[in-house]
Amino acid sequence: MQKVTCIAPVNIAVIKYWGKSDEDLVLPLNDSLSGTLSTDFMCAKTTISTSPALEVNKFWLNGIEQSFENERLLNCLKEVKRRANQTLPHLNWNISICSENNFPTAAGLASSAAGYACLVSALAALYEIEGDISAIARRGSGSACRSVYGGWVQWCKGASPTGEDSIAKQIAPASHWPQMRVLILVVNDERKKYSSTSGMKRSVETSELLQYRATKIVPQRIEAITKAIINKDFQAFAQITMEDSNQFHAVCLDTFPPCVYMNDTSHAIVDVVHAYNDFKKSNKVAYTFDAGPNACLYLLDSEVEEVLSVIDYVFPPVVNSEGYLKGIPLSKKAITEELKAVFEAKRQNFGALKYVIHTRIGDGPKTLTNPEDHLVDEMGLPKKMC
Ligand SMILES: Nc1ncnc2c1ncn2[C@@H]1O[C@H](COP(=O)(O)OP(=O)(O)OP(=O)(O)O)[C@@H](O)[C@H]1O
Ligand SMILES: C[C@@](O)(CCOP(=O)(O)OP(=O)(O)O)CC(=O)O
Repeated sequence: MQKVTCIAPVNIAVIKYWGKSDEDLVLPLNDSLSGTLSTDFMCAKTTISTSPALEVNKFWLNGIEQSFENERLLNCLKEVKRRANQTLPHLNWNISICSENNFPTAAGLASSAAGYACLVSALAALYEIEGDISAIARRGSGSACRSVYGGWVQWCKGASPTGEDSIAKQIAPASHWPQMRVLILVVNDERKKYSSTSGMKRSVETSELLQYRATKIVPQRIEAITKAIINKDFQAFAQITMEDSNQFHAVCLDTFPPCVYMNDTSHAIVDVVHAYNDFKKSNKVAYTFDAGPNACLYLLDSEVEEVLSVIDYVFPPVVNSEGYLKGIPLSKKAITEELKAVFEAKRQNFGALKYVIHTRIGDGPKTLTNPEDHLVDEMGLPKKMC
């Protein structure tokens, strides 16, 4: 039996992908750009095993068996095999895929991005394919193509009808802006009501604003935010990030019937970030929201303790809640009297935030070589099953 295990990161877009020009090939209407988050705290992990003795293909996600008849998964498998050396002895053996996310799945926290980047990385290692694999990961989930690289990554929409040039490229490595930090404010970690896939399909069908955004707004924004990242200009980076998140959710509301992803707590977070930046007289923190109520805050390490003191004050955690602050350890700082006065009227009920993940920009997928890391046993069955 041959086994390969990989881990892959989540990415959070600062210029959002929303809308396809081709559903099957997963071709986007516009370029997008994201930061890849460290795998130290959030990642997908996938083991693929193969043996001539496996009678059927199998797929487990988070310990639960899934149907293998999943078009996106089959497209990824077909593409990897097409690029493999056709004389590989194990090319036609059945496979067992076992994957786990160490963060909530399908809750708007980019699990499909990490999941498909991980699947394709493991398949590429198993079938020894070389070169760019982002176009293959894209067939699993569009945003997954950006998780194939670390640091700051642009997904270029491409021009070819075959999708061969719709690929991701790294614009700067994680080491380029080491001060950058990310706070994920988890408002709700349950499965979301409607997927990004169906939401964006409806936007393409009904939103005129989406067409305007894709053709008239995004190209300049990609250029401007790339410049801001290269120059480590947080002021401009934050401005564009917030504007793009707001425009993406405006498109969601312009969709008919509308896709409502943000909730009252999300809007309260937006309000707190603007009040903080106003108080500081410059952009010190930027929010961005994907297809769910959870916020992702980009900020520099010098601001983290103070911003967290404000977050804790406005959204008080349930007392003694264990594991509330996950990720990079922090010594909590009490809010200053001056900030208390600014935020007193904005205070929310206890428990509006479930937990916070403190993380940073990180590298792309990795292959793990320690046999202990494999998620399956000698029979190709998950070591952990639900
Ligand atoms: N580790 C994984 N391996 C393979 N597939 C996965 C994995 N994790 C998630 N997926 C697939 O992605 C689906 C969830 O995608 P969905 O877009 O609904 O949520 P999300 O990625 O968490 O949110 P968003 O893309 O809006 O940030 C799962 O139902 C599953 O099909
Ligand atoms: C809001 C987003 O997170 C949308 C992600 O959409 P998906 O990549 O999950 O959609 P599919 O290609 O249909 O699988 C924005 C982004 O990540 O750019």
